[in-house]
Amino acid sequence: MSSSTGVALSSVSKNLRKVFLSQKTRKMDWRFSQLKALKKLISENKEDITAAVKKDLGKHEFEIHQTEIVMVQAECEETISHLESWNKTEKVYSPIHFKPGSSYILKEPLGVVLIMSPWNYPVNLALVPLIGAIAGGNCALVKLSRHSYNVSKLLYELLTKYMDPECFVFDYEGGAQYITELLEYKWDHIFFTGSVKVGKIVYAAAAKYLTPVTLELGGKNPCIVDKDTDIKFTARRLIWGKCWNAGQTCIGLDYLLVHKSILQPLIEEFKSVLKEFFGEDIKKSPSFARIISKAAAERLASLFTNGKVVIGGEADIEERYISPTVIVDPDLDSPLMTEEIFGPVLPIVAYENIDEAIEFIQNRPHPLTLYCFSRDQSIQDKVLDGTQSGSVMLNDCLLHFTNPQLPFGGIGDSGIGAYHGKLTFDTFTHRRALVQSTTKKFLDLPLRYPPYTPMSDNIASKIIGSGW
Ligand SMILES: NC(=O)C1=CN([C@@H]2O[C@H](COP(=O)(O)OP(=O)(O)OC[C@H]3O[C@@H](n4cnc5c(N)ncnc54)[C@H](OP(=O)(O)O)[C@@H]3O)[C@@H](O)[C@H]2O)C=CC1
Ligand SMILES: CCCCCC(=O)O
Repeated sequence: MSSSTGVALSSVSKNLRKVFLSQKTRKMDWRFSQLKALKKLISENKEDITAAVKKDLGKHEFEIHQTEIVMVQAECEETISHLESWNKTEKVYSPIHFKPGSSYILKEPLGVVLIMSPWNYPVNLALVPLIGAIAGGNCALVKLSRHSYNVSKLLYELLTKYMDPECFVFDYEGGAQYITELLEYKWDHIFFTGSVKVGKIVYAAAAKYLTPVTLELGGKNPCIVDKDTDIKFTARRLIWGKCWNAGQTCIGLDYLLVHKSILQPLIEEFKSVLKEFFGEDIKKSPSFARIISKAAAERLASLFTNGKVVIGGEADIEERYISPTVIVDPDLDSPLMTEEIFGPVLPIVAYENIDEAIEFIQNRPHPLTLYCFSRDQSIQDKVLDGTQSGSVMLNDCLLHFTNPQLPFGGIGDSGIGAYHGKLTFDTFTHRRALVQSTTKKFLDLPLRYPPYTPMSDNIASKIIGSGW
């Protein structure tokens, strides 16, 4: 099986390793040249990138610019401005038995890495990990999702044109079979963004070579809506969060746990917010995206029967349109409540007291993100203390993704590792301990060598144990 480069994978892997061993990618000049090339790629092709995302996902330019252009440029600029300091060798304290030797932490490339990206934010989720791979001084093979075909084909053409062809290989056509073959090779890190199901396949394959992985996975993100909340304020944020990219967001809110006393008022408020955001006919609104494929649209439409539809429930499979749909009394054993929804369908489970809601969450896999809308500090504390998630947001949705100071990643089933900002550089860097020992003979203490005596053991214990 050959990649889009038309070269058999076995030689692709060998060529990349050969280039890495030439030490070309270790050089800071090379890293900066590639980061600047990536920055140029985006700034010179904004319109084409926007048009391609629009073709694949039908979303508004506003959404495209924020997540696929602005955020990637920001990550690139942040890396360029901080790379020298991030990559700087750190001198650390050396205990007395090292003196006058010294101890350091070197920042070193991992080698040849594999990046696999999904279709829902096809530019951001491919290029941000690539920024980290470059910053760390690595060669990389980047497998772009074939489902976001227009974006992936364009990115393949642009990356092939702008980036160093010796150090990178890009593919946009391969599917499951191609990835299966990719996973047969040894990589020095695998950065996978995708479903839990495929994440487990990647993890199992990585174990063969003990390859470190970053698994940016998905899952069912709960959102608690407590009775102590401003219903209008909360409804706007929930509908915004659920409808962004038509719900095709791994940190998107998957289902609501709503205090029963506010269930009806909240549903009524949802109706007026949907009209405010998208007008009378949502399907005609340029602000509401389309589903990535007809198959995905059919899967989402099949969820309508998993409970009582109180808002929406419309589908136009040919147009890949699924209306924002709210479902109450969902069947807890149905796909709606057991599989990641990844679309604009919002089931609501009503609860009477917060402990019920917390237990509901505790009985399910750890989510990538957890949301809680409440103005009651004691409720917030109970939720934070009683649950585990990759990240948690109180009284808002999604925006934690836009802060490069925050680790972005899962826990348990929702993923392994985290990135953004310096963490993206750290993900693709090995922190290598270096000790430079003295060769001065008079400091070569005899007590460290056999034959050992109780006295040498006693003195050594005092020195090592002192941490001086
Ligand atoms: N944590 C995060 O940052 C994010 C997580 N996600 C998650 O990604 C998923 C949606 O993205 P999607 O691309 O559909 O994810 P998938 O995991 O379904 O697919 C990812 C890649 O794996 C390939 N694949 C599918 N089956 C196999 C297999 N058996 N062996 C090897 N490779 C396989 C797919 O190929 P093919 O193209 O042939 O299907 C695709 O290229 C959601 O679960 C979402 O939560 C999405 C965005 C961000
Ligand atoms: C808001 C942008 C989020 C991108 C990653 C995800 O799919 O959750």
